[in-house]
Amino acid sequence: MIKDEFFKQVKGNLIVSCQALEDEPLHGSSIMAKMALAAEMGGASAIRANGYQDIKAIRTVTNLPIIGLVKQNYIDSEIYITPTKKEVDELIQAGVSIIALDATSRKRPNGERLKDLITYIKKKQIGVMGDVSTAAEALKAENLGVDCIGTTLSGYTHYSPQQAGPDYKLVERLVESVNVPVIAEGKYWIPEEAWHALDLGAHAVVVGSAITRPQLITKRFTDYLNTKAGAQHDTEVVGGEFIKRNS
Ligand SMILES: CC(=O)N[C@H](C=O)[C@@H](O)[C@H](O)[C@H](O)COP(=O)(O)O
Repeated sequence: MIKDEFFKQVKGNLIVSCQALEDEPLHGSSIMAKMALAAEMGGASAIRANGYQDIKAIRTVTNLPIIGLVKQNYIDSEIYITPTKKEVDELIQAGVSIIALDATSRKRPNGERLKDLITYIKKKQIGVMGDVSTAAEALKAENLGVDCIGTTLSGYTHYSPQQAGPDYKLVERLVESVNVPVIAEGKYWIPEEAWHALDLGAHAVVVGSAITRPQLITKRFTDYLNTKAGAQHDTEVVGGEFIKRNS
């Protein structure tokens, strides 16, 4: 799908990120394909997916547009979302509508430059999503020619706000300051949060873990129940009511 059509299709909608790395229980391209199919059945407008194998498998079950990335670690850099031309070539081979890549200001591996990667992708008529952690990075990425900005990396660089939930402030600032679509992504767990980002002006919202990482979904339940149970153990029932011990 060409990028103009992509942005039309996802506007005001949900994009589901279907990713499971090797150390995750759902790792495997056939499982990610089923996740993508489930996302489509649930009304997702696009899929965000990691790696050649997963993308190829997802393509066999759905025609939804795909934002592709390749997670790869390099020893000389903290950047791991589509860090170099090698991963970009993998995504071009896989066939995606948009390539997502780290557009933070951190040092890139192999001495490669963000500008060159963006130019290279755009020459292939593929859209570029710049994943950032701050407004300054977004402005820089926009100047270098990305087609949209993702708030994906807020909370994942040491200099961005370390918070449990979505970075709405960043969404708000980007909507005011950049002229390309802003895609809200990262730490969205409930529909109301996704709506809030759209209400602030985000073009679309990407949700991953809350839909496709059952080990993390389970943990939210168990953490909550354990906290509640801990609180209850501090109480005793007197006259049919819970009261705090030693109070
Ligand atoms: C920081 C990083 O590596 N984010 C990755 C980017 O593709 C994925 O692991 C996330 O699942 C995705 O960004 C969606 O976010 P959340 O799972 O919080 O809804």
